[in-house]
Amino acid sequence: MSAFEVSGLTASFGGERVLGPLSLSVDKGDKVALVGRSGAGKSTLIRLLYQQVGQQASLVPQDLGLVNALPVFHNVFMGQLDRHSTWYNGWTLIRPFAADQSVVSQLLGELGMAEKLWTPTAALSGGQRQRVAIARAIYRQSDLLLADEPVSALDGPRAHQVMALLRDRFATSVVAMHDVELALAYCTRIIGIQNGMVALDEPSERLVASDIMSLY
Ligand SMILES: Nc1ncnc2c1ncn2[C@@H]1O[C@H](COP(=O)(O)OP(=O)(O)OP(=O)(O)O)[C@@H](O)[C@H]1O
Repeated sequence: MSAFEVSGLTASFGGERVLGPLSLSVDKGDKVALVGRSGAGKSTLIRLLYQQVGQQASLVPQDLGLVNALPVFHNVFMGQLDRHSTWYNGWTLIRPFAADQSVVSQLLGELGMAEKLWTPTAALSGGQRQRVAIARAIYRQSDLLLADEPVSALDGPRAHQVMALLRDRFATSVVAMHDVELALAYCTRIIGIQNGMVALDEPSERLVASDIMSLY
């Protein structure tokens, strides 16, 4: 069953085509890794896909999109802002409800940073900030994850742990990533992007790292 289908996607900057025309059909249960060299068009594709599927998805953008002045709790809570009334969100800004604190705290615990619940996001390291954006995406509880380099700032063991968590928490995902070994280990389908076009689209089980390295 299809999770989403797009066709004729294109993107240009300054009159220069950087993506497409590109068509993509993603089935429910697909865990897609977008791979390819820097500048190939992966981030542009993730952005366009998010525009197409919209609120249905959880997004981890490359720039993370965090509000630095707010504590970690509030940044994670933003994953569900559109599920609550304005008064509930306003009240949460000042005095968060215990039930929400408990859920966010548990999620942060799974990401190894429960003690940072009330730390201003500006005071976190790059890898911690990345995990806050991941927590926000998981907290959203959607079926589809769109993520752009979500583990690029994490050390090896933590990157494996987070990739396993994302695999288990989202039915379907499209994740841009540079680490080919992680892509093969945690994704079921590898899509290689070259010059804004699909140059490879294969199940992970049919590929080894050297097949993908030809894209670089
Ligand atoms: N805002 C922008 N203005 C002009 N050109 C852009 C802009 N954003 C992206 N591009 C260009 O579009 C192309 C694709 O960029 P994109 O960020 O999608 O690549 P990428 O595969 O995600 O790279 P990376 O792995 O380095 O993040 C590049 O040539 C880039 O220079």
